[in-house]
Amino acid sequence: MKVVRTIAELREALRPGHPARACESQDHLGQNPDTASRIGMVPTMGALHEGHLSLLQRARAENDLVILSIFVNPTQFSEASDLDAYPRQEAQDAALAESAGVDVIFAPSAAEMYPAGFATTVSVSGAITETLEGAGRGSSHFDGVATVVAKLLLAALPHRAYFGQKDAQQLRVVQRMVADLGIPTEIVSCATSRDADGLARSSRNVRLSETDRQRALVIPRALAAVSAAAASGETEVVALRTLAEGILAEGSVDPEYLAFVNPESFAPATTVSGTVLCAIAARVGEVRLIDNELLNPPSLPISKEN
Ligand SMILES: Nc1ncnc2c1ncn2[C@@H]1O[C@H](COP(=O)(O)OP(=O)(O)OP(=O)(O)O)[C@@H](O)[C@H]1O
Ligand SMILES: CC(C)(CO)[C@@H](O)C(=O)[O-]
Ligand code: BAL
Repeated sequence: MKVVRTIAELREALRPGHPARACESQDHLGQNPDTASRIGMVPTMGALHEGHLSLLQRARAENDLVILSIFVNPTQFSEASDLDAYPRQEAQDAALAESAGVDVIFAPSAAEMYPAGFATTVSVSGAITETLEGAGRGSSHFDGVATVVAKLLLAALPHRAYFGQKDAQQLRVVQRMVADLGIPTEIVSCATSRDADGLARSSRNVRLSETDRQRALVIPRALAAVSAAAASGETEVVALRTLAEGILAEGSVDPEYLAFVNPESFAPATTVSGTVLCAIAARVGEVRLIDNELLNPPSLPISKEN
């Protein structure tokens, strides 16, 4: 496994014939290895956990070469305290990445990603960036995400990039941005990985006290109850909201938002007749957590592309 810190080094490592590509099958499918090899990328902010590993496993299974990017992107944080407190553990991440079969870690500095004079912002407009996380974390949050993901994808030009459904709105913003800019990368949506008790895995979970972690369990419980009620035929958003609010109150968790939205446009859903995304953000102690569930999911997986 190679660790590179600049875009130039990353491109060098991706060049056919480079030792980082020695792992690739030489003639699978009987094709020229240079054209047959597939590159999968998993963009992260590090502090790797089982959720990230599930993305890496999928990338490993579906590609010849796997790139993990680790960059705590300052431009997507609206609170300095959140950025400062974000866990950073590169040595541990490198060991986990190696055991997950990562070929290349791209871990740039902020100066590499945003050199002096940097003046370009990729901005996705509409409800998908203005609502929920866009409202809660400030309008620049998704500009920061879209800009850095565009830079990461353009640096590596992977065939596929893997994103978690836990950050459903981010996934949608990335899908929109890639489609609009014509970036030739398939965006792969990966199911939310959960601890045995249901809590969605998140780098921020390490900051929860044991008591707060127990309180946070009302979030997946509320989502599971809403999902079950919708599956049983409840279509009224008001009734589903009341159900979820009651369960959240049991953990004294006051949601920043509890939203029912169209999973494509993120426009508010007035009724749960088809597939609707129920999304929750809540502060538990000092930590802001998000989670979501697709209600009445389609029987076939949602298309990975637009
Ligand atoms: N529990 C999870 N299941 C599936 N994917 C996940 C999970 N947690 C994170 N991911 C995905 O991993 C990628 C990197 O996420 P990131 O590094 O921000 O970790 P994180 O755990 O989401 O951190 P935090 O929630 O504290 O921001 C994103 O695509 C994210 O959706
Ligand atoms: C996609 C991402 C790596 C962009 O900084 C980040 O938002 C994340 O880790 O989810
Ligand atoms: N996990 C999504 C990125 C963020 O929290 O900033």
